[in-house]
Amino acid sequence: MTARQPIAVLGGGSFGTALANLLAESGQTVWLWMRDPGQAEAIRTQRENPRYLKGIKVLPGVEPVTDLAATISACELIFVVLPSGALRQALQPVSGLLAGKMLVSTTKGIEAQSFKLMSQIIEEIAPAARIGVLSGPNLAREIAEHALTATVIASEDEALCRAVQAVLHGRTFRVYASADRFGAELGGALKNVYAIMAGMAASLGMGENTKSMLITRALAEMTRFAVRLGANPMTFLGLAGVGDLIVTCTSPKSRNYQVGYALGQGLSLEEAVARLGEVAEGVNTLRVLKAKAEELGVYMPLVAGLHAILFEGRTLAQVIEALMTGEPKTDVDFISTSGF
Ligand SMILES: NC(=O)C1=CN([C@@H]2O[C@H](COP(=O)(O)OP(=O)(O)OC[C@H]3O[C@@H](n4cnc5c(N)ncnc54)[C@H](O)[C@@H]3O)[C@@H](O)[C@H]2O)C=CC1
Ligand SMILES: O=C(CO)COP(=O)(O)O
Repeated sequence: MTARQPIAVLGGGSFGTALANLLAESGQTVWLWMRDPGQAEAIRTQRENPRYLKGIKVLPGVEPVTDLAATISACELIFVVLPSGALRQALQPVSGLLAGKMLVSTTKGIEAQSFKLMSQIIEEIAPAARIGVLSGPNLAREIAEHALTATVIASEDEALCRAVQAVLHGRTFRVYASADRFGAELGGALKNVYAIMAGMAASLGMGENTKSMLITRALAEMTRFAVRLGANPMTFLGLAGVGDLIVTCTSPKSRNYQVGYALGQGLSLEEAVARLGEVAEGVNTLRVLKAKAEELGVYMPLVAGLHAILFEGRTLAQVIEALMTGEPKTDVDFISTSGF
């Protein structure tokens, strides 16, 4: 990467805008690509993204742009910050320009038909690209407001990890490296589902014991599933695993948590998603995760329970009753209980 080359951020939502600002703060020129020329013009003139990150000044180093092919051609390091439902359709038309580029996905979702994670889709579209994943407890607004934050850049490509650390690591943002791209990315996608449950629990006034049980059993469940897919469970003890699970399950700033909170208040799923007006990846992830867990025979009672409430017409009371009266299981899957 040459010193004067701009860095691309694809996606003008809350996280794209927050990430673009962070890069600009470290002295980089950033091309923030978005599809909507009206939104780009508004950001260019108002220096704010009022729809997605109201009240945050967009720094002078951030240039809103709308020509995707030109952006990719000009940049070697590209952060992909699109919703999971849009990533394939956005990148496919420019696949011919991606060879040799460093593409870092921050998107926390799973493709429905293929069960592919976003970096796996990028790999399919651009087999000659260099690929990484940025994931961790990274609420966009907190990053934009300079809350002390840490994240993980995960890639088998060490030079890519170093390049991302060089441009993002700063006074309020620590960037840790990991070679486990699959584990880091899976953690980021799975935790959204449990954040919906945590939001429901909060709106129903459940106790702190309950919240702690939920988060801990969620970690057990997501790790069990990840191990079945061949992931390294140790990654789930890091920022991209339990770190992200904690922030999304405890913060009212999380959109997935907000969807759960609205459900707990009695709104329908459609009403909850409409009221949010931003992406809540956990809703789609829940659908594909439930199907995959069944296909693989992985025991995921929390996922099954939330699915039953959201898509099978079961009441919360019925699901809680079933969860609490189910046969007791072992605490940590990977510790032998043969002595009992
Ligand atoms: N907001 C956050 O705190 C964080 C978000 N993420 C992940 O980043 C991804 C993006 O999230 P946000 O920026 O928060 O979403 P957002 O809901 O704030 O914004 C989504 C953006 O994508 C654009 N978009 C939608 N469809 C598009 C398409 N077909 N082509 C081009 N642009 C399109 C929208 O116009 C909007 O600018 C998600 O997967 C999310 O899980 C990851 C870490 C933190
Ligand atoms: O991934 C996130 C924090 O790390 C953002 O979570 P939400 O998408 O639920 O807002």
